[in-house]
Amino acid sequence: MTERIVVVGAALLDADHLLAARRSAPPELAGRWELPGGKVEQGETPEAALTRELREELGVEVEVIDRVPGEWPLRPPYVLQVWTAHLLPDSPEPKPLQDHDELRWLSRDELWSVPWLDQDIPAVKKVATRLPT
Ligand SMILES: Nc1nc2c([nH]c(=O)n2[C@H]2C[C@H](O)[C@@H](COP(=O)(O)OP(=O)(O)OP(=O)(O)O)O2)c(=O)[nH]1
Repeated sequence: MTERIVVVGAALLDADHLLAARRSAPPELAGRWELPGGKVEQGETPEAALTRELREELGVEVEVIDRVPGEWPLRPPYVLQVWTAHLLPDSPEPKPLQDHDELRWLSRDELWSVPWLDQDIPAVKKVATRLPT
């Protein structure tokens, strides 16, 4: 049986921006931008994994809203699934605590101003349709 591990990425949205995160490691991914998140652990729901990863990586508290339809292949055995999320009203602002060295809130017009990881581009295109023009 082929092992398949889901990586959950957050499309963290405010009214008209998406949060992009620049990876600081590993060296082959450093400097490229991604949707913050991480691997779903055994026995964990994707929503719980995303909440945990965003707390660890960004120091935020979020409400996970819904899944962006689709699934994008990463380096085997990983696949990327994306969920939209909002900051809870009493959440701190996101900070690059772990895995990232810069964060940016991007409007739809600014979405392609950062070098996304190649494998994230189809997912970001899908998320773009949820941002106002
Ligand atoms: N979080 C995240 N990881 C991505 C994206 N695109 C992409 O190729 N990846 C890759 C990078 C990593 O090889 C893998 C997820 O690793 P991660 O380092 O974020 O996950 P994690 O926090 O659970 O990692 P770890 O503690 O087990 O090292 O998926 C993306 O948009 N978000």
